Amino acid sequence: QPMQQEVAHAQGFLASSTGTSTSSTGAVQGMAGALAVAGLSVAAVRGASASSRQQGVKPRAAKSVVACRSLAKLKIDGVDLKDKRVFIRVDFNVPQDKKDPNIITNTARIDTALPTIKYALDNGAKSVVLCSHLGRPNGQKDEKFSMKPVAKVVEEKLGRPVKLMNDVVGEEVEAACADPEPGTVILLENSRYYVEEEGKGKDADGNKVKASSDKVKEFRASLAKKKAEEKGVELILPVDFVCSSKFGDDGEIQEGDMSTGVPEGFLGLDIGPKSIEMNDEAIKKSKTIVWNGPMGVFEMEAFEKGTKQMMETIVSVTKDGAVSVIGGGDTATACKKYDTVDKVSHCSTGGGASLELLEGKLLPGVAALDDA
Ligand SMILES: Nc1ncnc2c1ncn2[C@@H]1O[C@H](COP(=O)(O)OP(=O)(O)O)[C@@H](O)[C@H]1O
Ligand SMILES: O=C(OP(=O)(O)O)[C@H](O)COP(=O)(O)O
Repeated sequence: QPMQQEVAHAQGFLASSTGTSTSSTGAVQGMAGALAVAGLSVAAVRGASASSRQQGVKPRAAKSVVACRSLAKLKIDGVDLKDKRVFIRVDFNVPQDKKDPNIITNTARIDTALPTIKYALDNGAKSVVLCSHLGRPNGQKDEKFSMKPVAKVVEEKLGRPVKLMNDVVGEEVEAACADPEPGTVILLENSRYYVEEEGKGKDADGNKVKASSDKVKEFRASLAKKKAEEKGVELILPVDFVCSSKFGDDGEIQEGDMSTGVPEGFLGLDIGPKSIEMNDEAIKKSKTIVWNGPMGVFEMEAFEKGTKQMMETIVSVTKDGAVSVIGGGDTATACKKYDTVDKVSHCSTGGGASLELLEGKLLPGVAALDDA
């Protein structure tokens, strides 16, 4: 349901600004002629091409419209909840402090799910069972990725007890969920304790397949400039880096560029000044910006420049009329850190999946919902 709300947001965004600006088709089609800026992390800024700009693009009947229309889904207020046990697949994949996973650094994803949970309880649901993934425990039960800190926050914010299960499936969970006291709220453990959750490559033993270095090389080659140019995409990759001997604030710091690479024994933890300049230039000539993924480890002061500067530039172009959508658990947390949630057009709870939504891909979690 939170996803539905988010989808509604996305729909709102895609269909918004009519009258004065972007049409739903324009925004989607604009992505085809996009400008991509990548950081050291899995990051991309996309500024849409002229077709999606804020200058009154006429609505067009295009295949991207179909993708938008299919987002008209049945909402919780269209369902009779009386005495039902309601299962809600929430997005509690919240960012956690790098040193202490018990600290949730941004509760926005929990906050946006609360109205749905409350609605169910206020409208006669017998019980509510919540389920989410958290981080990437690679299909293993790992205490570091437990939903425990999430349960605590949900409990506080909901103002009623939340019963945390110690598993996702199994007899004990089934028994607890079968016929609980009226008004019970149950939170299942991390669904990614099971490799089946991710639905990605698995080996013969059911373990998640990790990328091999050959595959990474193949992927880099697939990003070749020529290919991007053929699709009308300008691809900007970092050309210099801030490197550290340690994944922490107190390591030795060295700079690296394309001639040196990341020095042996060091980690590339932020983009360097030249890359920042290139990003700035790209952002300034874009009128629609979709940003998902910080430029570096912005949580640590020594590696925040790339992200901080990008945020400042995006806020500045937004002030001048550009449309900016920032998403991803950590990128939204950067918005919180720099107090810019209200200074961009939309700070979304959606992450990687919302980029796929904009691409027009079919999202299994959305496709499974009943149409309105
Ligand atoms: N070069 C890097 N090395 C290690 N961690 C990084 C690096 N760059 C960014 N990160 C971390 O990755 C997280 C961003 O993850 P990502 O999935 O790209 O963003 P989002 O959650 O917004 O989708 C941040 O917590 C950031 O500190
Ligand atoms: O969009 C998501 O999170 P994100 O905020 O990290 O981009 C999804 O929860 C995907 O998580 P994953 O990137 O661990 O598969």
